[in-house]
Amino acid sequence: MNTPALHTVGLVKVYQAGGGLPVHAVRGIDLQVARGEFVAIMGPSGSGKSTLVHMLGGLDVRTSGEIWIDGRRADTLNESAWAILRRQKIGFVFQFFNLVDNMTVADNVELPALLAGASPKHARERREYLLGKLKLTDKADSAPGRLSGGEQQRVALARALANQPQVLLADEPTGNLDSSNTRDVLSLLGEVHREGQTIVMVTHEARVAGLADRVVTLMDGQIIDDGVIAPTRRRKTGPGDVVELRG
Ligand SMILES: Nc1ncnc2c1ncn2[C@@H]1O[C@H](COP(=O)(O)OP(=O)(O)OP(=O)(O)O)[C@@H](O)[C@H]1O
Repeated sequence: MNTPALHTVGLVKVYQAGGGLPVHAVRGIDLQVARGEFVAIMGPSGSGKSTLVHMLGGLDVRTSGEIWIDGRRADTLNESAWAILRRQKIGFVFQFFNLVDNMTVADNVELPALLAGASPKHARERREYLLGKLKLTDKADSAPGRLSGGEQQRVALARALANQPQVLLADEPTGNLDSSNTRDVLSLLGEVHREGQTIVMVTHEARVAGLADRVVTLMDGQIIDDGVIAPTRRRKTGPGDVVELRG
């Protein structure tokens, strides 16, 4: 039997903010993501998309339900065990990049691979490949704080992919990017996906979701639609390999 890259059973998140009414952000989500699958998470603002992916990465603690990563129960782990699991199996791209500013771009990208046990040679080659794909080679020796927001976002993507994680979790990875940067990011996501990378990506844009194998739509913290995109509904638009829904 093929173990899914990740799955959840009855996942629930209730925020209880300062004496106010509880917010039921995620209400019982059963989600299974196969190895190598690219799943886009869509839905209106406030539907629970970010809360869901934060829980999948252990950045937010679930209220109830189960999270399994690569066949291993994760929701019961303590913080340090989550940190190890993340280092070994999960890559993140979120809107707040959390790059380390007293390290160069190159070191920011190499570090996760080194921490995950890659040889220095492999970590360097992977970094060169990723920075090259994202047109950041000439920024390798810069401090992240000297880069534009879009450049920092691309460095964050390179860092998330550095250790070839079991699962890449991305929350609006193209949210702040102009069209040219978006094309580079989508092109790289398409490429690593073709090489077998599992991706779970929150996005508002149908054009971005069009890259995925499957679109899961949330509404009020629940899955209201879960559909595989037929290959005929995908279209190549050019050398960037950006794929769009036809409408
Ligand atoms: N830390 C928090 N404390 C209290 N409520 C929260 C917290 N984080 C999120 N929420 C609430 O949980 C619900 C789901 O929020 P979430 O950010 O997951 O939605 P989203 O679908 O990602 O929205 P968007 O597309 O606007 O980013 C919203 O009602 C939100 O206000």
